Amino acid sequence: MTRADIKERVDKIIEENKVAVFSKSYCPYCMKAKKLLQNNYSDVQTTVLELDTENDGAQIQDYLQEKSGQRTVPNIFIGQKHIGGSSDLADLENEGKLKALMA
Ligand SMILES: N[C@@H](CCC(=O)N[C@@H](CS)C(=O)NCC(=O)O)C(=O)O
Repeated sequence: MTRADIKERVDKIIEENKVAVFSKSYCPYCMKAKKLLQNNYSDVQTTVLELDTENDGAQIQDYLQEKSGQRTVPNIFIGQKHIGGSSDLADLENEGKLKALMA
């Protein structure tokens, strides 16, 4: 896949879903974030892409770094806005701010 293809694919995932989580299946921070979303916001349209099971996972991670300035996973977008990682998501929830972002 070319960089343009990668960009189109990633941007489309972010655009078409309320919540987009770029994850790795073995990553404990990713598991924590996915669990929070599943437990508290299972009704919100969410897509998870496991980069370690994707042929183009490394290129997707490169593009995410370019787009968001963040290389680590999970890399989370809500309502097309870059939220950050697992601790950022948990902070928003603990501060009572996540619900409004999910609406
Ligand atoms: N503070 C971050 C930590 C995330 C983190 O360290 N993720 C690891 C995987 S568990 C990572 O992205 N490592 C680099 C990589 O997989 O390329 C968060 O809360 O999301």
